[in-house]
Amino acid sequence: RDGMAPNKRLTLAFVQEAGRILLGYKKRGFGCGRWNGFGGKVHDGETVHAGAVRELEEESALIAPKLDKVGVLMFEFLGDPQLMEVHVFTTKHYSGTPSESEEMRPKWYSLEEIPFKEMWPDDVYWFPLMLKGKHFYGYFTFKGMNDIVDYKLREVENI
Ligand SMILES: CSc1nc2ncnc(N)c2[nH]1
Repeated sequence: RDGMAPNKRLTLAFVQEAGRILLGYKKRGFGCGRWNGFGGKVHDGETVHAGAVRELEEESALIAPKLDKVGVLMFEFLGDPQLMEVHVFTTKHYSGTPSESEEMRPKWYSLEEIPFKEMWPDDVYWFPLMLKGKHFYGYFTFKGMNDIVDYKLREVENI
């Protein structure tokens, strides 16, 4: 990647409960048409954790202050000098009812029926680690929005 633009810091949060996980269908913008985690940009002066809690509430109406950090994923898109640095969180503790927002339509999926074909192609690599409660670091190189041309993924003791 040429040019050393600062990484774009983003959050990605997942809510799980007995045997199922909440995903959001992205209705517009980046990642439109895919089931995603909930998240977005970290604001200046905000911690990554606070940004994750805020974005989850904005996109799903769920309140989950006790998000656990489970991973960091770096995304390089060939031709784009800005790396995306995505901080992944999960929780089983939340309040509220999942509600559709302008950005996202929330839906519970059983862990056996996660719609990987309608998600970002990197998810199938790291979801199993997240679902097993492991911590991970990943680096995915994309060509366009659908092709992973290179990746690294490893479990880490603490993230
Ligand atoms: C840019 S690559 C990417 N993978 C993702 N997986 C799940 N939710 C997202 N928002 C994701 N973005």
